[in-house]
Amino acid sequence: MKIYEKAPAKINLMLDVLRKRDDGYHEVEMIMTMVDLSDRLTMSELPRDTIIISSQAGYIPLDEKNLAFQAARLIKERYNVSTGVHIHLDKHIPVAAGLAGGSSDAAAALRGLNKLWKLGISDAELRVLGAELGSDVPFCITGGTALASGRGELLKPLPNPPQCWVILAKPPINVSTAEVYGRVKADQITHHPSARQMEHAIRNASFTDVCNALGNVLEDVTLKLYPEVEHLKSSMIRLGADGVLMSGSGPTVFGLVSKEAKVPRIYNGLRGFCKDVYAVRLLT
Ligand SMILES: C[C@@](CO)(OP(=O)(O)O)[C@H](O)COP(=O)(O)OP(=O)(O)OC[C@H]1O[C@@H](n2ccc(N)nc2=O)[C@H](O)[C@@H]1O
Ligand SMILES: Nc1ncnc2c1ncn2[C@@H]1O[C@H](COP(=O)(O)OP(=O)(O)O)[C@@H](O)[C@H]1O
Repeated sequence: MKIYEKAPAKINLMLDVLRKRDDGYHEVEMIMTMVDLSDRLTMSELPRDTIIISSQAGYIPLDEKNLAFQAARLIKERYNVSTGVHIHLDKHIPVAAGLAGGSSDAAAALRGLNKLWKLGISDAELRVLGAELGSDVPFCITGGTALASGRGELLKPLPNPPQCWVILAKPPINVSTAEVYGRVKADQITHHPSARQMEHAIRNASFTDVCNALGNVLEDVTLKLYPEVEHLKSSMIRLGADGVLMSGSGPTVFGLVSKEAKVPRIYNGLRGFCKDVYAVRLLT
């Protein structure tokens, strides 16, 4: 038997850091939504008690460092599954980009293995398991649009934002989430983006208000470390995107665009100096 699961990328429409916690994580408030750029997982049962990961991408770990491997190991241990699985990852989401590619693969593996092994685990239980693998995994279990708090695992579902184009551009650098959080000085943040304002904009289905409410305090850290991210932001604004922000800890920058006619100019303008550019829709 084979199970197929899509693992979409996320963007953070707003991200605020409230304080550093005693466990080393940061208390955050983020509004996240999914975009139509996905990895595809194929899961095939193996008679032997083993986990095999393969991928067409040459640049991700295929051993126990892979988050899909960790998801399979966790579910096997917790639910005493003695058969094995081969997980093939057809990667399309750029890696270490701020788009939660690894987290979404882990979430898709948990969803898929629940079906493959007929375990009957509820979504709420899958989210609890997912939190053991990473802060963004619980959101990736259910997807949609949500306000995340705690370290990212406490989720309040929201309606989807008004449909639009999303231009994603990733400069050729890999950003470490741990390093970015490690450099945040939570008590020195002067401008906090407002989750309330973004929630309000989404509930009112106002594209303009969504663009006005975009904000990410991690930009202060990543833009200082990598000026090319600032350059990408200003290029997207100059090319006509309606709202522009860095996603997560970066370095991917996204631009929201309401009019389809504007998309080719922005896409082609960015492709002139950046190889990794995508024009996608919100996953609504
Ligand atoms: C910044 C965000 C925004 O959505 O995403 P990415 O940029 O990674 O996609 C997330 O908060 C990232 O979530 P995730 O990538 O799952 O992080 P984890 O594996 O749990 O943690 C990696 C490291 O980041 C730091 N970390 C993470 C989450 C958090 N709320 N506070 C932290 O300080 C910790 O140092 C941790 O060791
Ligand atoms: N299935 C996976 N896909 C991508 N990266 C993975 C995967 N499993 C583990 N990783 C590792 O996780 C790290 C973060 O990758 P990713 O989840 O793509 O980034 P981000 O947290 O910025 O969204 C990378 O260093 C990568 O080597």
